[in-house]
Order: sequence, then structure tokens, then C-alpha cells
Amino acid sequence: MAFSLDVEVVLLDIEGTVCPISFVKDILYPYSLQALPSVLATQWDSPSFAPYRNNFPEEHRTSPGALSAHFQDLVSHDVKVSYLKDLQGYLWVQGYESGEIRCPLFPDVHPSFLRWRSSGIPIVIYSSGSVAAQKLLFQSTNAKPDADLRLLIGGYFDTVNAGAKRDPSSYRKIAASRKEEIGKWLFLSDRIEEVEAAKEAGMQSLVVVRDGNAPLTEEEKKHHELVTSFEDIKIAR
Ligand SMILES: CSCCC(=O)C(=O)COP(=O)(O)O
Ligand SMILES: [Mg+2]
Repeated sequence: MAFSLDVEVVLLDIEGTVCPISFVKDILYPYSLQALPSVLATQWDSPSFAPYRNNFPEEHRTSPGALSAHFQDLVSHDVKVSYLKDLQGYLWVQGYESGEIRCPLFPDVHPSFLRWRSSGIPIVIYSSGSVAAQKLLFQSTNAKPDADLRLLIGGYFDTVNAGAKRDPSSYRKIAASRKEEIGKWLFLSDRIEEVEAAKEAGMQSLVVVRDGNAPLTEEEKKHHELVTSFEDIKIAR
């Protein structure tokens, strides 16, 4: 289905919206699990690692082993707490910098970013992944000729600087960061609860349907507008 929307800012989720969930679950999460042991062994008391360590609850940072066990438990349950997300962002730096990790954007994402930007529409990101991790991801994508999309992005929000993604107040806070009124924001996400929170806050919002996303119930399909490609979103200004 195609949409023609009166929108002035596009706000985007990441996982399941601009890239496959499998990239996060099968590439990023395993990379962080594999990178952690040597960081714990060599950097436990280093000034670069200590802030990430100190973000963990006290009972889970009594030793490298305790932190490692908690980290593995959180990752295996895909818990999106900010202290885990911050540390994952730190662990992914080496993977992106070496070229081992590169984000496979869905094919409609980069062309739509270019189209929206050429119409003067700002693109803002809101993900459970930390802002630092979001910047790494958009710096190293499969886009051609330039894999670094950061120049196309006007802002980054996570659960630290905006709040929980299922809480309407987070969307109000994000909207207040710019001059455009909240009703002119379009939020795109694979998660129904996030779309509902954005709508409750006053944003326009569509559910993004991609291969590999969690299936929607018939009820959810009936109550929400679904989009399978950003190419189907025409922005009328
Ligand atoms: C941008 S960091 C990699 C993705 C990630 O860790 C994550 O939790 C993504 O969650 P989202 O809110 O973008 O669905
Ligand atoms: Mg998502």
C-alpha cells in the first residue's frame, strides 16, 4: 500500500526497520559476546572500559566473571537495557573499524534517505542501541558509492537521551528537540508497542513489515497501517 503523508520529519527505528533483525541477532550480538572476554582480561581497570563496567548494577560487576555471566544472560534474552547497549557499542567499534561488520540496509533505505533529504525532510534515528552504536552502524553500511550515511542524519536518540521506546513521553521529548510540531513527525518501526506509543504522543506512525520480523496478528494488521518499503511513502509538503 502507498502512503501520501503530510510530514516534516522522519523518525526511524533501526532493527527490523532499516536493517534485518538477523543482522543484529546473528552478527552484532555474537560479535559482542566473542569480543568481551579479551576486553575483560585486558581492560578491566582501564579508563576507557571503566565507565561501561561502572554502568552495570553493583552485584554484576564484582568481577570479570560476574559481568560476563550477566552480559551473556542479557544478550541471550535480548534485554535492551542501556548499560548493556552502551557496552555493546564499545565492543562493536573494533568490528566496524576493521571492516568485519557492515550494516546490510534494506534496498529501499538509502534511496529513500536521498529522496527525503533532497525534499528537505530531516531524518532522525531512535533505537534501543546506544547513540554511539547507531553512529557506527550508519557509518559502515552497504550503501554505494558512499557507505557512510551520517551526513544524511539529523539526530540520534536512544533510551538514555529520550527514554523507553514504549513510553509516549519519549516521543514528546524527541519532538521537542526540533521546531516542527509533533503531528508533522512520522515514526517508522517494526514494533507495534512503539508505534502505539508514538501515536499516543501525537506523531504519525506506520508499522514496518520486513522479512524476518515478528509476525503480526490479524488484529494488529487490522488496527495499524503497514508498509513494506520506504519507497511506498510519498511525503507531500
Ligand atoms: C544501533 S545498535 C544495533 C541494534 C541494537 O542493538 C538494537 O537493540 C536495536 O533495537 P531497535 O530499537 O533499533 O529495534
Ligand atoms: Mg526495531
